[in-house]
Amino acid sequence: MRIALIAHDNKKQEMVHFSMAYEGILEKHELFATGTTGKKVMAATNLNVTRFQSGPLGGDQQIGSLIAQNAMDLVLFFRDPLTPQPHEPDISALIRLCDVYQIPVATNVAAGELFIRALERGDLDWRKIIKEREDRHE
Ligand SMILES: O=C(CO)COP(=O)(O)O
Repeated sequence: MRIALIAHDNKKQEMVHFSMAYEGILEKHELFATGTTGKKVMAATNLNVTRFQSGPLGGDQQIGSLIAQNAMDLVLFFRDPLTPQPHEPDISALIRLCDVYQIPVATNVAAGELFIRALERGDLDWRKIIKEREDRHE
């Protein structure tokens, strides 16, 4: 599965701890991240992460573009709801695209933990089935 990791500055520590705690699960998947989040996750773990631009410089939009191409299966986006972000439109657009394409998106660490355990259990395997079906009909 292709997983996007994104965290606002006040949530980066949570993302780092999350990625350390679930490294054993995350390492089995293909990981993507916005610039600074990816850098911090890679510094704290042995995970390999494909990094995009930092969020305010377009990283959210780059991940949104992958969602629109059906190239992202899960988004873990630990948002800071208490700090205004200069790129708020990009953030809304990314979450909107998750809803358009029915991509599971966790906006806080508690939901992230549920999703990662569900992923490990195979609860998101329906994404593979849909992808295979779409590939056959292309
Ligand atoms: O701003 C972000 C998401 O909206 C995150 O970007 P960084 O990971 O580059 O800090």
